Amino acid sequence: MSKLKIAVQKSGRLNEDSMKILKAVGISIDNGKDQLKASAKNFPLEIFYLRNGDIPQYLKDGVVDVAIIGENVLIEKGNDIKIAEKLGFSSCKVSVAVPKGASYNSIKDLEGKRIATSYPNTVNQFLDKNGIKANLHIINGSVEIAPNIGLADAIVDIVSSGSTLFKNGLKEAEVILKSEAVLAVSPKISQDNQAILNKLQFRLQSVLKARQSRYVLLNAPNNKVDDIISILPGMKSPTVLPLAKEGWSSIHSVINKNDFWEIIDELKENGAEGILVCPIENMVI
Ligand SMILES: Nc1ncnc2c1ncn2[C@@H]1O[C@H](COP(=O)(O)OP(=O)(O)OP(=O)(O)O)[C@@H](O)[C@H]1O
Ligand SMILES: O=P(O)(O)OC[C@H]1O[C@H](OP(=O)(O)OP(=O)(O)O)[C@H](O)[C@@H]1O
Ligand SMILES: [Mg+2]
Repeated sequence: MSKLKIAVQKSGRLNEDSMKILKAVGISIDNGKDQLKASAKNFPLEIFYLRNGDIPQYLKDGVVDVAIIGENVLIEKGNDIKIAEKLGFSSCKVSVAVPKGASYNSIKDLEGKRIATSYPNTVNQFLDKNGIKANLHIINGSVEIAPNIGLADAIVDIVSSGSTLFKNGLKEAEVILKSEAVLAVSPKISQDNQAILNKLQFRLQSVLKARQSRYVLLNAPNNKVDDIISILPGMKSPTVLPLAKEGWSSIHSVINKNDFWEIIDELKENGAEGILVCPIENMVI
Protein backbone atom coordinates (compact mmCIF):
# COMPACT_ATOMS: atom_id res chain seq x y z
CA MET A 1 0.00 0.00 0.00
CA SER A 2 1.20 3.48 -0.87
CA LYS A 3 2.44 5.85 1.87
CA LEU A 4 2.47 9.65 1.92
CA LYS A 5 6.02 10.96 2.41
CA ILE A 6 6.17 14.04 4.61
CA ALA A 7 9.24 16.16 5.41
CA VAL A 8 9.50 17.92 8.75
CA GLN A 9 12.40 19.97 10.07
CA LYS A 10 14.94 17.73 11.81
CA SER A 11 15.70 20.23 14.55
CA GLY A 12 15.06 23.91 14.95
CA ARG A 13 12.14 26.19 15.42
CA LEU A 14 9.59 24.19 13.41
CA ASN A 15 10.34 20.71 14.72
CA GLU A 16 8.41 20.68 17.99
CA ASP A 17 5.19 22.26 16.69
CA SER A 18 5.31 20.07 13.56
CA MET A 19 5.46 16.92 15.67
CA LYS A 20 2.73 18.28 17.95
CA ILE A 21 0.32 18.89 15.08
CA LEU A 22 0.91 15.38 13.69
CA LYS A 23 0.15 14.02 17.15
CA ALA A 24 -2.95 16.22 17.41
CA VAL A 25 -4.35 14.67 14.22
CA GLY A 26 -3.99 11.24 15.81
CA ILE A 27 -0.80 10.12 14.08
CA SER A 28 1.62 8.23 16.28
CA ILE A 29 5.15 7.83 15.07
CA ASP A 30 7.32 4.79 15.63
CA ASN A 31 10.74 6.20 16.41
CA GLY A 32 12.39 9.40 17.53
CA LYS A 33 14.16 12.03 15.48
CA ASP A 34 17.61 10.50 15.87
CA GLN A 35 16.69 8.48 12.83
CA LEU A 36 16.20 10.49 9.65
CA LYS A 37 13.18 8.45 8.62
CA ALA A 38 10.25 7.10 10.61
CA SER A 39 6.87 5.50 9.97
CA ALA A 40 3.49 6.29 11.43
CA LYS A 41 1.92 3.33 13.23
CA ASN A 42 -1.69 4.15 12.44
CA PHE A 43 -1.67 6.19 9.21
CA PRO A 44 -0.05 5.56 5.79
CA LEU A 45 2.70 8.13 6.40
CA GLU A 46 6.50 8.15 6.29
CA ILE A 47 8.27 11.00 8.03
CA PHE A 48 11.61 12.37 6.78
CA TYR A 49 13.55 14.63 9.14
CA LEU A 50 15.34 17.22 6.99
CA ARG A 51 16.82 20.72 7.03
CA ASN A 52 14.18 23.37 6.45
CA GLY A 53 16.35 25.02 3.79
CA ASP A 54 16.71 21.76 1.81
CA ILE A 55 13.00 20.93 1.74
CA PRO A 56 11.91 23.02 -1.32
CA GLN A 57 14.28 21.02 -3.54
CA TYR A 58 13.00 17.69 -2.17
CA LEU A 59 9.44 18.84 -2.94
CA LYS A 60 10.39 19.94 -6.48
CA ASP A 61 12.08 16.59 -7.16
CA GLY A 62 9.16 14.63 -5.69
CA VAL A 63 11.45 12.95 -3.13
CA VAL A 64 8.81 13.89 -0.58
CA ASP A 65 5.11 14.49 -1.29
CA VAL A 66 4.43 17.14 1.34
CA ALA A 67 6.34 19.13 3.94
CA ILE A 68 5.85 21.31 6.96
CA ILE A 69 7.99 24.31 6.17
CA GLY A 70 8.30 28.05 6.79
CA GLU A 71 6.41 29.96 4.10
CA ASN A 72 9.38 32.34 3.87
CA VAL A 73 11.63 29.49 2.70
CA LEU A 74 9.10 28.50 0.03
CA ILE A 75 8.98 32.08 -1.22
CA GLU A 76 12.79 32.15 -1.35
CA LYS A 77 13.39 28.75 -2.92
CA GLY A 78 10.16 27.18 -4.12
CA ASN A 79 7.94 29.64 -5.92
CA ASP A 80 6.14 26.98 -7.96
CA ILE A 81 5.28 24.84 -4.92
CA LYS A 82 1.67 24.99 -3.74
CA ILE A 83 0.57 25.59 -0.16
CA ALA A 84 -2.21 23.23 0.93
CA GLU A 85 -2.71 24.59 4.44
CA LYS A 86 -1.45 27.39 6.65
CA LEU A 87 -0.67 25.86 10.02
CA GLY A 88 -0.82 28.85 12.36
CA PHE A 89 2.55 28.50 14.13
CA SER A 90 6.07 29.95 13.67
CA SER A 91 4.70 33.32 12.62
CA CYS A 92 7.39 35.78 11.64
CA LYS A 93 8.22 38.50 9.12
CA VAL A 94 11.05 38.93 6.65
CA SER A 95 12.05 42.56 7.07
CA VAL A 96 14.61 45.14 6.08
CA ALA A 97 16.43 46.60 9.09
CA VAL A 98 18.92 49.44 9.37
CA PRO A 99 21.06 50.80 12.23
CA LYS A 100 18.96 52.57 14.86
CA GLY A 101 20.72 55.89 14.24
CA ALA A 102 20.42 55.78 10.43
CA SER A 103 17.98 58.15 8.82
CA TYR A 104 15.47 56.05 6.89
CA ASN A 105 12.45 57.57 5.18
CA SER A 106 11.56 55.25 2.33
CA ILE A 107 12.70 52.33 0.21
CA LYS A 108 14.63 54.83 -1.95
CA ASP A 109 17.13 55.12 0.92
CA LEU A 110 18.30 51.59 0.04
CA GLU A 111 19.58 52.72 -3.39
CA GLY A 112 23.25 51.78 -3.82
CA LYS A 113 23.47 50.35 -0.28
CA ARG A 114 25.06 47.07 0.83
CA ILE A 115 22.42 44.65 2.14
CA ALA A 116 23.35 41.48 4.04
CA THR A 117 20.85 38.61 3.89
CA SER A 118 20.27 34.86 3.74
CA TYR A 119 17.26 35.48 1.44
CA PRO A 120 18.77 36.80 -1.84
CA ASN A 121 15.84 35.88 -4.12
CA THR A 122 13.31 37.49 -1.81
CA VAL A 123 15.42 40.65 -1.54
CA ASN A 124 16.10 40.85 -5.29
CA GLN A 125 12.39 40.51 -6.06
CA PHE A 126 11.56 43.20 -3.51
CA LEU A 127 14.22 45.57 -4.87
CA ASP A 128 13.20 44.96 -8.52
CA LYS A 129 9.55 45.61 -7.72
CA ASN A 130 10.52 48.94 -6.22
CA GLY A 131 13.07 49.86 -8.90
CA ILE A 132 15.98 49.94 -6.45
CA LYS A 133 19.54 48.79 -7.17
CA ALA A 134 21.59 47.61 -4.20
CA ASN A 135 24.53 45.29 -3.52
CA LEU A 136 23.63 42.02 -1.84
CA HIS A 137 25.98 40.32 0.55
CA ILE A 138 24.79 36.73 1.06
CA ILE A 139 25.51 35.16 4.46
CA ASN A 140 23.96 32.11 6.07
CA GLY A 141 23.47 33.21 9.66
CA SER A 142 24.03 35.88 12.32
CA VAL A 143 22.90 38.39 9.71
CA GLU A 144 22.03 41.02 12.32
CA ILE A 145 25.70 41.50 13.16
CA ALA A 146 26.62 42.60 9.62
CA PRO A 147 26.06 46.38 10.04
CA ASN A 148 28.04 46.41 13.32
CA ILE A 149 31.12 44.87 11.74
CA GLY A 150 31.00 47.17 8.74
CA LEU A 151 29.85 44.45 6.33
CA ALA A 152 26.58 46.08 5.31
CA ASP A 153 24.42 49.22 5.60
CA ALA A 154 21.20 47.24 6.00
CA ILE A 155 20.03 43.66 6.46
CA VAL A 156 17.07 41.53 5.44
CA ASP A 157 16.25 38.76 7.91
CA ILE A 158 13.53 37.14 9.98
CA VAL A 159 11.91 39.29 12.65
CA SER A 160 9.57 37.91 15.26
CA SER A 161 9.65 39.64 18.67
CA GLY A 162 12.21 42.17 17.36
CA SER A 163 14.59 41.42 20.23
CA THR A 164 17.49 40.32 17.99
CA LEU A 165 17.22 43.60 16.06
CA PHE A 166 17.08 45.56 19.32
CA LYS A 167 20.10 43.78 20.83
CA ASN A 168 22.11 44.54 17.71
CA GLY A 169 21.17 48.24 17.58
CA LEU A 170 18.94 47.86 14.51
CA LYS A 171 15.42 49.03 13.67
CA GLU A 172 12.87 47.50 11.29
CA ALA A 173 12.56 49.66 8.17
CA GLU A 174 10.30 47.62 5.82
CA VAL A 175 8.28 44.43 6.12
CA ILE A 176 8.82 42.45 2.91
CA LEU A 177 6.56 39.52 3.79
CA LYS A 178 4.75 37.72 6.58
CA SER A 179 5.26 34.02 7.09
CA GLU A 180 4.00 31.07 9.11
CA ALA A 181 4.49 27.32 8.98
CA VAL A 182 2.62 25.77 6.05
CA LEU A 183 1.88 22.37 4.59
CA ALA A 184 3.45 22.47 1.11
CA VAL A 185 2.78 19.93 -1.66
CA SER A 186 5.11 18.52 -4.30
CA PRO A 187 3.96 19.09 -7.90
CA LYS A 188 4.88 15.42 -8.47
CA ILE A 189 2.52 13.88 -5.89
CA SER A 190 0.82 10.71 -7.20
CA GLN A 191 -2.96 10.25 -7.28
CA ASP A 192 -2.81 7.59 -4.58
CA ASN A 193 -0.82 9.83 -2.28
CA GLN A 194 -3.06 12.80 -3.06
CA ALA A 195 -5.94 10.74 -1.67
CA ILE A 196 -3.96 10.14 1.55
CA LEU A 197 -3.13 13.86 1.67
CA ASN A 198 -6.85 14.69 1.44
CA LYS A 199 -7.45 12.59 4.56
CA LEU A 200 -4.56 14.25 6.38
CA GLN A 201 -5.82 17.70 5.38
CA PHE A 202 -9.32 16.94 6.62
CA ARG A 203 -7.87 16.06 10.03
CA LEU A 204 -5.60 19.12 10.05
CA GLN A 205 -8.50 21.44 9.24
CA SER A 206 -10.50 20.00 12.11
CA VAL A 207 -7.61 20.56 14.55
CA LEU A 208 -6.82 24.06 13.21
CA LYS A 209 -10.46 25.16 13.47
CA ALA A 210 -10.61 23.77 17.01
CA ARG A 211 -7.42 25.64 17.99
CA GLN A 212 -9.01 28.89 16.82
CA SER A 213 -12.22 28.26 18.73
CA ARG A 214 -13.49 28.09 22.31
CA TYR A 215 -16.59 26.44 23.77
CA VAL A 216 -18.46 28.93 25.96
CA LEU A 217 -21.04 27.97 28.61
CA LEU A 218 -22.90 30.52 30.72
CA ASN A 219 -26.03 30.99 32.77
CA ALA A 220 -28.52 33.81 32.23
CA PRO A 221 -32.04 34.82 33.29
CA ASN A 222 -34.60 33.72 30.69
CA ASN A 223 -35.54 37.31 29.80
CA LYS A 224 -31.91 37.97 28.76
CA VAL A 225 -31.46 34.87 26.58
CA ASP A 226 -32.27 36.63 23.29
CA ASP A 227 -29.87 39.51 24.03
CA ILE A 228 -27.07 37.09 24.88
CA ILE A 229 -27.69 34.97 21.79
CA SER A 230 -27.27 38.08 19.64
CA ILE A 231 -23.83 38.65 21.21
CA LEU A 232 -22.85 34.96 20.93
CA PRO A 233 -23.53 33.59 17.48
CA GLY A 234 -22.72 29.86 17.50
CA MET A 235 -21.77 27.49 14.68
CA LYS A 236 -25.43 27.19 13.69
CA SER A 237 -27.23 28.62 16.67
CA PRO A 238 -26.41 28.46 20.37
CA THR A 239 -27.83 25.66 22.53
CA VAL A 240 -30.23 26.87 25.24
CA LEU A 241 -31.12 24.49 28.09
CA PRO A 242 -33.32 25.16 31.15
CA LEU A 243 -31.50 25.28 34.49
CA ALA A 244 -32.89 23.56 37.60
CA LYS A 245 -33.27 27.06 39.04
CA GLU A 246 -36.56 28.45 37.72
CA GLY A 247 -36.39 31.38 35.30
CA TRP A 248 -32.76 30.65 34.31
CA SER A 249 -31.13 29.03 31.28
CA SER A 250 -27.73 27.66 30.37
CA ILE A 251 -26.41 28.87 26.99
CA HIS A 252 -23.67 27.00 25.09
CA SER A 253 -21.88 28.28 22.03
CA VAL A 254 -18.63 28.17 20.04
CA ILE A 255 -16.75 31.40 19.39
CA ASN A 256 -13.47 32.50 17.84
CA LYS A 257 -10.92 32.52 20.67
CA ASN A 258 -9.85 36.07 19.76
CA ASP A 259 -13.39 37.37 20.23
CA PHE A 260 -13.81 36.25 23.83
CA TRP A 261 -12.16 39.18 25.62
CA GLU A 262 -13.97 41.56 23.26
CA ILE A 263 -17.43 40.31 24.26
CA ILE A 264 -16.96 39.37 27.93
CA ASP A 265 -18.06 42.79 29.24
CA GLU A 266 -21.11 42.80 26.98
CA LEU A 267 -22.08 39.33 28.22
CA LYS A 268 -21.81 40.41 31.86
CA GLU A 269 -23.78 43.62 31.23
CA ASN A 270 -26.52 41.45 29.78
CA GLY A 271 -26.82 39.31 32.89
CA ALA A 272 -24.51 36.38 32.06
CA GLU A 273 -23.13 34.53 35.10
CA GLY A 274 -20.90 31.50 35.70
CA ILE A 275 -19.15 31.91 32.36
CA LEU A 276 -16.90 28.96 31.40
CA VAL A 277 -14.55 28.97 28.42
CA CYS A 278 -13.14 25.59 27.35
CA PRO A 279 -10.68 24.48 24.66
CA ILE A 280 -11.95 22.22 21.87
CA GLU A 281 -9.91 19.27 20.63
CA ASN A 282 -11.45 18.69 17.21
CA MET A 283 -14.08 20.44 15.18
CA VAL A 284 -15.85 19.00 12.14
CA ILE A 285 -18.39 21.33 10.59
N1 LIG B 1 12.34 33.99 15.63
C1 LIG B 1 11.44 33.30 14.97
N2 LIG B 1 10.15 33.32 15.34
C2 LIG B 1 9.22 32.62 14.68
N3 LIG B 1 9.47 31.87 13.60
C3 LIG B 1 10.74 31.80 13.19
C4 LIG B 1 11.78 32.52 13.84
N4 LIG B 1 12.95 32.25 13.22
C5 LIG B 1 12.63 31.42 12.22
N5 LIG B 1 11.32 31.15 12.18
C6 LIG B 1 10.58 30.28 11.24
O1 LIG B 1 11.01 28.96 11.46
C7 LIG B 1 11.68 28.44 10.31
C8 LIG B 1 12.85 27.60 10.76
O2 LIG B 1 13.79 28.39 11.43
P1 LIG B 1 15.13 27.76 12.04
O3 LIG B 1 15.95 28.88 12.51
O4 LIG B 1 14.79 26.68 12.98
O5 LIG B 1 15.73 27.01 10.80
P2 LIG B 1 16.85 27.36 9.78
O6 LIG B 1 18.12 27.49 10.52
O7 LIG B 1 16.41 28.50 8.93
O8 LIG B 1 16.73 26.06 8.88
P3 LIG B 1 17.48 24.66 8.76
O9 LIG B 1 16.50 23.59 9.23
O10 LIG B 1 17.71 24.58 7.30
O11 LIG B 1 18.70 24.68 9.61
C9 LIG B 1 12.07 29.68 9.50
O12 LIG B 1 12.16 29.38 8.13
C10 LIG B 1 10.91 30.61 9.79
O13 LIG B 1 9.80 30.28 8.98
O1 LIG C 1 12.77 38.90 16.36
P1 LIG C 1 13.30 37.76 17.19
O2 LIG C 1 12.23 37.18 18.07
O3 LIG C 1 14.54 38.13 17.94
O4 LIG C 1 13.65 36.57 16.19
C1 LIG C 1 14.46 36.78 15.06
C2 LIG C 1 15.65 35.90 15.05
O5 LIG C 1 15.24 34.54 15.10
C3 LIG C 1 15.90 33.81 14.09
O6 LIG C 1 17.12 33.33 14.51
P2 LIG C 1 17.28 31.96 15.34
O7 LIG C 1 17.11 32.22 16.79
O8 LIG C 1 16.38 30.94 14.74
O9 LIG C 1 18.79 31.60 15.12
P3 LIG C 1 19.53 31.11 13.78
O10 LIG C 1 19.97 32.39 13.12
O11 LIG C 1 20.65 30.30 14.29
O12 LIG C 1 18.55 30.34 12.96
C4 LIG C 1 16.14 34.86 12.99
O13 LIG C 1 17.19 34.48 12.12
C5 LIG C 1 16.43 36.10 13.76
O14 LIG C 1 17.79 36.23 14.03
MG1 LIG D 1 16.79 30.52 12.62
